[in-house]
Amino acid sequence: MMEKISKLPLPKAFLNFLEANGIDPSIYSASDSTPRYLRLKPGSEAELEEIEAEIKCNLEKVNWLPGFYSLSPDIQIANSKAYQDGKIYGIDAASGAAVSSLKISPGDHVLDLCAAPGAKLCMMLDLLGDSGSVTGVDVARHRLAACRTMLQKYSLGDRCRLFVADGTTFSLAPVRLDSVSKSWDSAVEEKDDKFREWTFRRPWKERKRAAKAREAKSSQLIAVSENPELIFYGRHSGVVGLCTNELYKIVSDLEVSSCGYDKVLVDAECTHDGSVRHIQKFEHWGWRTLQRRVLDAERTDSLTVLQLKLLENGFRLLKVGGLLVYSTCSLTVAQNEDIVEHFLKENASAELQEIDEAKGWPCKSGRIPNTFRFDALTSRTSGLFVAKFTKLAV
Ligand SMILES: C[S@@+](CC[C@H](N)C(=O)[O-])C[C@H]1O[C@@H](n2cnc3c(N)ncnc32)[C@H](O)[C@@H]1O
Repeated sequence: MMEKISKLPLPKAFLNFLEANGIDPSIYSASDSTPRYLRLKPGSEAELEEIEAEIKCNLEKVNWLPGFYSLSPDIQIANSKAYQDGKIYGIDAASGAAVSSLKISPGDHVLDLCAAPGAKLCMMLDLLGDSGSVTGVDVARHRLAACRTMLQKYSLGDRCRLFVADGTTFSLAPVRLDSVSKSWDSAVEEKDDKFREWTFRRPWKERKRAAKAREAKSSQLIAVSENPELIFYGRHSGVVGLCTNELYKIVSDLEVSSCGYDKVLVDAECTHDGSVRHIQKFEHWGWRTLQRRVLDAERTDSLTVLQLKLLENGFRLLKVGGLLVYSTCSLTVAQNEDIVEHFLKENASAELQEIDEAKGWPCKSGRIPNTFRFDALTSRTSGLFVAKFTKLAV
């Protein structure tokens, strides 16, 4: 076994972890041959040859995933004009598969409950087109701020709003313009707390409100969940023109069944053990850090609790008939199939869905039928587990 993974000498403790979780260690030998992937922004197809000439590399079409191309892992795209102009962006093909299984179409209201740094969010906005909205939530402010920068760079933020919030308790429904109260126009005109078009130079009142919220959070007076912090909204995200109490209106579980999100992605925090590139970083960070971040049983236990809570809350915010995708970049059963089983047992209105697109995916089936596992050896992608659910009316 050790010979197979000679390119990345893994410590014994990690090998034991892989064995205990039934993960084939040879996937960690595939790092050199795993390509990088990028997604071409829709509408830029005619410029493909020009982009190839600029980055001095052939882009190979990924036949099983529209809009995706693979390239050699040592090619840098960040300095290219195509990248700087937002025509291409890096996103692993397995991540693309997870997003594509949500079948996002124009008009959908989409929730991304663990959104940062935002590659999947960008793809969602690409697919959404000219109607609907995407709400991105993440508990890490600095990561979500990076996500905001990315949206602006790719000019994808028009229909997006970003909240720093705890995804296990986030409770805001999408803004469906048809459901905003009829008295809205006249009432709103008189109020001075309505959201105007986004600008980084926030009006003084808003900055004061945000600073107060941050202060309260850091002093633990208010739980993050009680006061999601809006750090960005696009012109057509539904926020402009709303008053604070309209934006932060909490809807009941009953209301959510009709006015909740059409699509939800729960790309949950995990041990990242399926990402060979991530594991490689521990060569520099030190294997002790790996012990603390990945192998520590207590950390895994608390992560599985978090994952289940994120999945449950994402599902609570899904409307009846909507679709939810749960994914992690861990390959352990505990963070994937066990979570799915536990969740299905506790939620009578949840049904695991077949993923039609998966027929063409180069991946393995998970332990439960209709769940899927990508890994570097089988799929030539980063590791990812994907399961899709719908909400039944009960
Ligand atoms: C796997 S990453 C998400 C990657 C992202 N979907 C993308 O495509 O770029 C998991 C994210 O979950 C966030 N996270 C952790 N705990 C959270 C919580 N309680 N609520 C919301 N986000 C959380 C982390 O900050 C991290 O950004």
